[in-house]
Amino acid sequence: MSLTYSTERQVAIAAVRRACALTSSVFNKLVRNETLTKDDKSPVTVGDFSAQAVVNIILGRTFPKDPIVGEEDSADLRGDSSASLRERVVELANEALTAPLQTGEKEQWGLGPSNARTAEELMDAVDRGNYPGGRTGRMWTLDPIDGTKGFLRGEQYAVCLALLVDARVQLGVIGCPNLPVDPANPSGARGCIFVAERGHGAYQIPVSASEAAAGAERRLVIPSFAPDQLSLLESVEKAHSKLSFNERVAHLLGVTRPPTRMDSQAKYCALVRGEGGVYLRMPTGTGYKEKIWDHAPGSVLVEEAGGVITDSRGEPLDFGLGRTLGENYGVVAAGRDVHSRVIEAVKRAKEEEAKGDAQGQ
Ligand SMILES: Nc1ncnc2c1ncn2[C@@H]1O[C@H](COP(=O)(O)O)[C@@H](OP(=O)(O)O)[C@H]1O
Ligand SMILES: [Mg+2]
Ligand SMILES: [Mg+2]
Ligand SMILES: [Mg+2]
Repeated sequence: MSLTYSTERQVAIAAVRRACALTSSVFNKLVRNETLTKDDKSPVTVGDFSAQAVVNIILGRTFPKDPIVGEEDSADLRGDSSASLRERVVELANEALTAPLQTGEKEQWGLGPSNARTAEELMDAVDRGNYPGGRTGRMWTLDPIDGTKGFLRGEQYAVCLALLVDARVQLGVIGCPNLPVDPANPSGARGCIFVAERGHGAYQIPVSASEAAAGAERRLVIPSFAPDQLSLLESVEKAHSKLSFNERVAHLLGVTRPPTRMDSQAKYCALVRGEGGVYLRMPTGTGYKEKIWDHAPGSVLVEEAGGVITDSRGEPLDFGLGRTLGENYGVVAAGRDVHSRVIEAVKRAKEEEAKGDAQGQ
């Protein structure tokens, strides 16, 4: 297989893998004052900051000219009052960067025991994620911990990285440390990485580098679903998606199974390996704009697994408008056959809702 983005793919997988090891280890040690509340009231932890520093450092070494659109910035880590938080981030990031080279990693990637960075270098690395995005050129987008609320609950979360070229996602890598390797065995081993390169398919690979080198990758294709086999994949957080609307759509689609609620882009990963059949995210009506890092890696994964992803009106997701998806309204992802039925059901559900509202007045 001749890959167009072979180096990008290897480096992105290594970066996500090291960030997954970091976040898994930090979870067990997290203490109360290591979580902050951002201006938008959402949580951020030392895990988010240090994972962003690690991924940005790794990308910066091999692709120094590539800008990065990352979720976090270092403002809350700088200054005297944040000294203990900052020290913790430095400790965690350096632990991840200086771990011995793993199978497949290269000396020139700047990893391994002699590669510790200073606090200043790490803060600057976090801030390399401040690129505003846009329509042209190469750029990466990073969500160091997607589903921070799931992470804090000990449930699903994901380390998500994508490469965009002229606003088109070319490569997506999603690490899910808490996702069961085999969906048929939910209490079995956990931790997997999902990789999709445009034109080259979607794969699940082991989270461990040595197991991955042993060749345990699995090609993923979304299967066909009969209506009675479908279940909606949706957010756990009510503030992120209008779940009452999802219920209406499920009813119109003839879905009888209860929804599967899961945090983060792990939902896209579940979808591409044949779980649920529909990803549905409807805006709650607060004017929130979806962020590109919350959907870019998932979108290429879905498309490479033979699926379709659009907003809830059937419009393509536009990754070229900056850090957000702009006017895109919600997200629908599914296999080709199911997707068009979902868009139709969303339309009917909107009409029903409007009628209900009018009658209620
Ligand atoms: N009002 C809102 N509507 C939709 N998404 C929101 C939202 N507020 C926050 N989010 C996003 O929802 C993401 C989690 O997705 P999900 O609901 O599928 O688990 C969060 O990612 P982070 O956890 O990285 O901040 C955050 O970016
Ligand atoms: Mg966040
Ligand atoms: Mg996110
Ligand atoms: Mg995040």
